[in-house]
Amino acid sequence: MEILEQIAQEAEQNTQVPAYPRSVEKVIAAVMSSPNFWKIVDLSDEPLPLVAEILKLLNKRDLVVFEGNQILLTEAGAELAKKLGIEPFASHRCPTCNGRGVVIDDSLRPAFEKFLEIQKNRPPAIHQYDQGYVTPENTFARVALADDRGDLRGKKVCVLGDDDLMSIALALTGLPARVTILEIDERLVNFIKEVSDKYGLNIDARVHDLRQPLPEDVVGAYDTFFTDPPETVEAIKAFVGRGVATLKGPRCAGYFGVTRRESSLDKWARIQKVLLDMGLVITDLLHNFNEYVNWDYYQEMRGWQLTPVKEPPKEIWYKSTQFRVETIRGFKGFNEPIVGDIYNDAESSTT
Ligand SMILES: NCCCCN(CCCN)CCCN
Repeated sequence: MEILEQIAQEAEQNTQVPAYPRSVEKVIAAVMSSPNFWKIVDLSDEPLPLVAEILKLLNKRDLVVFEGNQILLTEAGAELAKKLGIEPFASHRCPTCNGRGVVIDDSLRPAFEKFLEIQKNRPPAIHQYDQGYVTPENTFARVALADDRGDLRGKKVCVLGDDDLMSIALALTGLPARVTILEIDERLVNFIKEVSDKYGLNIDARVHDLRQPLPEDVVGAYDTFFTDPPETVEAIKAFVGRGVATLKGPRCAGYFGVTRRESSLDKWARIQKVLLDMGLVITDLLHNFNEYVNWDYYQEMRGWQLTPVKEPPKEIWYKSTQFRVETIRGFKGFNEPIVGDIYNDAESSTT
């Protein structure tokens, strides 16, 4: 059997993560592009547990070697790549918008500058809630995207989970008529309330565990929602399903991130089916739109145990695709209690 297929099968057996010859091919191309484990995960766009396992299997076959913290192809590895026509990655990403399709232009800049100041005192991301916030510029790019699609001006907006401080960014622009945030972490709710009082932002901030049904007055009352769920199908139901339950009716919008770092394409297929079954249409999918600041609990996360070399992440490696969805006739949200673990599955690695 062809070696890529062989390695893919063995990797899938050892990790329970769906693996394909292309998964192995992309890891080899990533090693040809960078010796850094986190960059290799970023470029591979495969779940971290699978990338770590493929690297170990390539090492066992003497195709890759671990020299200190570097991951390098061996002579045999380079020969195999040549034989199979595998080449390093090439990028043509737009340097102006960083592939997001929107920019923080003059109309948003004053609010953005204020946000940059305010977020300096934000509570640090904690492991308990799988937190990991995106860069301040990224938070504002999400605002720009939603305004570009006509989803903010004069609208009622609900944010479900807000370590990204979307509620503050949205309120600083003055564009939405109302901003409500539901967040389990009291540190964040208190911080957002303090900022809201200090800057007169009138943010409706509430402590709420999204595994519980929404507060009555939030159901069916909003035009647009934002959320950034943990990467299990259950969490998508809990966060996105609840977000849909906040919407007033058809043709309302929702925004959330789905990553490749903790989700295989097989899981993406399940997630997208859940979305369609809720009566949503996926109107936008912006690859690597979201870039997450490295969190300091990385040594506690499962992924750290799996890495073949122990070097702390420096550059941003964890990214996600920004989804925009819109409701059509017959849509239905999810507002039942959620029991069980919404943070972990075979592919998750930063929980
Ligand atoms: N555990 C660290 C990374 C978590 C990222 N997740 C939550 C992000 C909250 N801002 C999920 C990202 C994609 N859904």
